[in-house]
Amino acid sequence: MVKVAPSVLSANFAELKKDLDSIQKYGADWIHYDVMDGHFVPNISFGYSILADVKKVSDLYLDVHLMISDPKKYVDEFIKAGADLITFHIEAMESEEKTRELIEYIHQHNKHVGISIKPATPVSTIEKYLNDLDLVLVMSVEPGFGGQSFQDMAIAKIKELKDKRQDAHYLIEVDGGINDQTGKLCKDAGADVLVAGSYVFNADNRQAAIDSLK
Ligand SMILES: O=C(CO)[C@@H](O)[C@H](O)COP(=O)(O)O
Repeated sequence: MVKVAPSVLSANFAELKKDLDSIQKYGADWIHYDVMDGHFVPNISFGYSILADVKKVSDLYLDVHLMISDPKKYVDEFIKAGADLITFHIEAMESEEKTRELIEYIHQHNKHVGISIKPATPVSTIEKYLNDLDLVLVMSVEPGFGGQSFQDMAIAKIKELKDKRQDAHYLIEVDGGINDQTGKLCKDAGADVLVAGSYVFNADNRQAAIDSLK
């Protein structure tokens, strides 16, 4: 069954524990934690100290999405804060050597590692790393903000990643504009993890929203 990872970007930070408890109670599988630096993306969110607080109050798997220009610089802090999975953007990396070093570094610390691609970045850009990844994150909106509309081109990328998986073990995650309808398209195409921010946190009935994604 598909995993549902609500993005806490859409949570109410004044009531964060309450929001985290509610999504866990209603069957969310992971917490998707969007880190934005105001440089790689035109928005600022939250960093590793809040992640450490989240870790103290939730048992859910912590799926950290780094939308930052220099992921290597801060990766130790996110490892220490309790991330289970660290996903960085291929567009933030300056060379294949540095990308391979970062993948290896995260694995050496017994954390899962993912690479994310923006809407305009083709799957071919990350093909050489696929066998070493635990997850590929397909962005179905331009990273930076919640509440945007799903871009259909993500479907072809999900299918391509599914076709290429063969002996590799990576999960396919999709993020941006996910609701019951777009989520179904992604599941049918082969997505393993659906990230949903506004659809879950702004729902009058969060249980129904999570159920509808599954
Ligand atoms: O990474 C991002 C945005 O950059 C996402 O995780 C959004 O937070 C998803 O929000 P919705 O599109 O589901 O509202």
